[in-house]
Amino acid sequence: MATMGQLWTNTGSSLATLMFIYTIFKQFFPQFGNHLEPYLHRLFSRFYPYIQITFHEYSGEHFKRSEAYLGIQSYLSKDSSARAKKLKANTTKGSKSLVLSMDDREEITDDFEGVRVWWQSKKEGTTRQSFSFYPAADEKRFYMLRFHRRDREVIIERYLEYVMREGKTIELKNRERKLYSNTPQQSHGNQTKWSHVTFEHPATFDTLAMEENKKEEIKSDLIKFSKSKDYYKKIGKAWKRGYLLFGPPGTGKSTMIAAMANFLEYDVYDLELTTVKDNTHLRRLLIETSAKSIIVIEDIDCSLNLTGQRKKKEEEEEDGDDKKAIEKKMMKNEGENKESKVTLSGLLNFIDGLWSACGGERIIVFTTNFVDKLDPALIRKGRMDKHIEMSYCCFEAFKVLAKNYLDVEESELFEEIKRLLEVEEIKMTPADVGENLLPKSEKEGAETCLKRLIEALKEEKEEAKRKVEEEAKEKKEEEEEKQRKKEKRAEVEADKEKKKKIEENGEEGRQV
Ligand SMILES: Nc1ncnc2c1ncn2[C@@H]1O[C@H](COP(=O)(O)OP(=O)(O)OP(=O)(O)O)[C@@H](O)[C@H]1O
Ligand SMILES: [Mg+2]
Repeated sequence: MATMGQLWTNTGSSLATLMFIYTIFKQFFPQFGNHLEPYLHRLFSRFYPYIQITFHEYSGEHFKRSEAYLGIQSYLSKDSSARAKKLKANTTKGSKSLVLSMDDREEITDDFEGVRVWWQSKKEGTTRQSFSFYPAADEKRFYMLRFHRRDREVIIERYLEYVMREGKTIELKNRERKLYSNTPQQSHGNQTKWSHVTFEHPATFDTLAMEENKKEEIKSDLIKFSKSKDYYKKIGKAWKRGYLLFGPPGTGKSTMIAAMANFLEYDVYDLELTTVKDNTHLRRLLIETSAKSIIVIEDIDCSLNLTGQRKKKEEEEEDGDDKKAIEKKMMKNEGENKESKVTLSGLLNFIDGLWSACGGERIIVFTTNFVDKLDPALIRKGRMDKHIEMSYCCFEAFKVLAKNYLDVEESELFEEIKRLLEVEEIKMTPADVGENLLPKSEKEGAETCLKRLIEALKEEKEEAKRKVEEEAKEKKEEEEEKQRKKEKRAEVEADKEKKKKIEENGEEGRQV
């Protein structure tokens, strides 16, 4: 027995035939045609209770494929591979894998809130008989959605929005992610524009050497953020979050950014502030970034002189090492820096001015080696919501590296390494630990690498000891020098006093 759906389909096709005959009839007897038309339409809609919507591949805008068509294609790819009998595989621009969709004239059903709909992939077009390997240029593809007219409200108000949203999510998951950087362009008066390459950094939270609970905390913070669109709307905040990563060089700040991008499947915009001309231009770059992205400003302490007056005041108090390192990095940037007129307030506006809300779902990350040198306004909570310290390698972090680099989870040499890191408190960056663990030839086994690390840690200890001694010696010499100067000043003062007294005495003698 025919199902209800089939019955309606048959009725529909009979009516379609009737319409076809009527069209021919109208051509020969136009005077009757105009009178009959309203009646035929009424008859057609009474016996055929289905509504159809078509979604064309090209909607006429500059030969651009329609967003709706692509969204539906992605949405249907989820189920059609399981349900349709004939499939076709496509590579879409910017997509990292094949997109499977149902072939022309295939039909699948979909259920939503207890309502059934029919999707059909169709092709309209060429009657050319010529043989060609390529699809004819005048071929038009479209999807046709059919549903009962009693379900109109559900479909128009909720189902279509659902399809678009799901389609977009699948598209985003399937897309090739990008790493953007702002480079000056000769053709635009040396203004910087985003240019991109495919983002292929392999770092993940699994490969990141860090304490497990710290990693979990960051991961759940990121998940919470990415799912909080409605929450941010409710509390009236732009949907973005700031992270400040700070710590010595080689502790994994840049690696952490790559892991975050891979975890959330976001694009990365690496913003080089020194090549941005002014605040207006900075704002333009911000507007051009897309949602689901991480905007990164590395080494914020030396990107621009954002530390402002605070720096001058504290200049004398800065301890030698930090000062020298900053100066070195500043000097490196000096050449490019001359051009930039980006100010601290411009940057603050970039982070949370009115424009920063456009697009939404963005993470802004600053990295720095010297967190104390930054203006507190720049990193206050609300701007840089989460501060993450990346520090020297602890034993837990070492174990992650040993597993990644050497596939070793247990070894008797671990005890010694644990003692050196935890009891002796030897400071070595994960970058240095990794370098020692990396096999340098085919012959080197895990044990050799672990022993090399132990040696390096011991050397580091000696080095640190020497450094402390040297510093103590320097300090002592400085103190002695200060003392000598003080004594000399006192001597000079005493001499002056003595001379003054003699002169006064001589004066008195003459008067007497
Ligand atoms: N926590 C870590 N986990 C795994 N690998 C790390 C870690 N830290 C450093 N590394 C390794 O060391 C290299 C340098 O690290 P990275 O560039 O992330 O350091 P950084 O903190 O950004 O340094 P800088 O302050 O100089 O920019 C990386 O290529 C990575 O292989
Ligand atoms: Mg870095």
